[in-house]
Amino acid sequence: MHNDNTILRIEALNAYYGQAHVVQDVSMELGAECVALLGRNGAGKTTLARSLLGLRPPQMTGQVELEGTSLAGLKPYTISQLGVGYVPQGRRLFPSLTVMEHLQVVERHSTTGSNWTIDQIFDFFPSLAERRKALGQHLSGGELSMLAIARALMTNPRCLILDEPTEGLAPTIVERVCNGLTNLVKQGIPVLLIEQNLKATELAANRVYVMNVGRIVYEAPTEDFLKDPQTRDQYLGLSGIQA
Ligand SMILES: Nc1ncnc2c1ncn2[C@@H]1O[C@H](COP(=O)(O)OP(=O)(O)OP(=O)(O)O)[C@@H](O)[C@H]1O
Repeated sequence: MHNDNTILRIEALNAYYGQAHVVQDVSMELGAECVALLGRNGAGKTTLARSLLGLRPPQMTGQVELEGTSLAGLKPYTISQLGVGYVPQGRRLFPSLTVMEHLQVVERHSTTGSNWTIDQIFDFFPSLAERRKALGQHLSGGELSMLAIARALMTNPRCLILDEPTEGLAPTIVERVCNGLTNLVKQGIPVLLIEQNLKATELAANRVYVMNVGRIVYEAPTEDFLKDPQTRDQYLGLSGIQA
């Protein structure tokens, strides 16, 4: 499928840990939208994300392009500079830095310059503004998630890949994070959302891919996926995904 609005294109991607063929012939496209990548634990979602980002990639074949520029073989730093933003699973923030300090560190290290000022970040996430002096260790799960997204935005991404940003969050907070993602898409930053949370998928994603044992086995608009309990049961299972 060729789509002129494609920002991130993945073609025939394979990734291996030694003999284990963990990502198998995956092709995906991300346009001006939020796309969810769903799948059971161990399906290969994180490995796929890490492969896109050049993060200690296992052996890899295939093509990844950001707006027509090939990312294959480039170092994570270069891929990030070219505009692929990443929010890893677990959020990876510093317990002893304040919200403000987290943002200032990224601002100082930015070589590309950011379209986002810290004030704009605070406008975008008002709840972070209220907590600007709070230490990482005192933030709630939702605040940590928003701060992790905010840090990624400060690197000026052309698109954003998030690995389970709603993990462990209460439903009202999931809603708030998803509203943030929807607003990002409106501002022209497409989102690839790796998820286990069905509610987040319903709230944020325009389209859904399902990964099973390394392969993409299903692709559909979110509204069709939500009407398809058979796919949900077959590939995600009742225990494999949060309703
Ligand atoms: N460093 C590694 N070395 C060897 N095998 C690994 C390594 N990391 C992951 N794997 C294996 O690769 C497979 C895919 O793991 P991956 O973490 O990509 O799945 P996932 O879909 O992201 O699952 P989760 O939601 O639990 O993070 C699993 O079978 C896992 O055991």
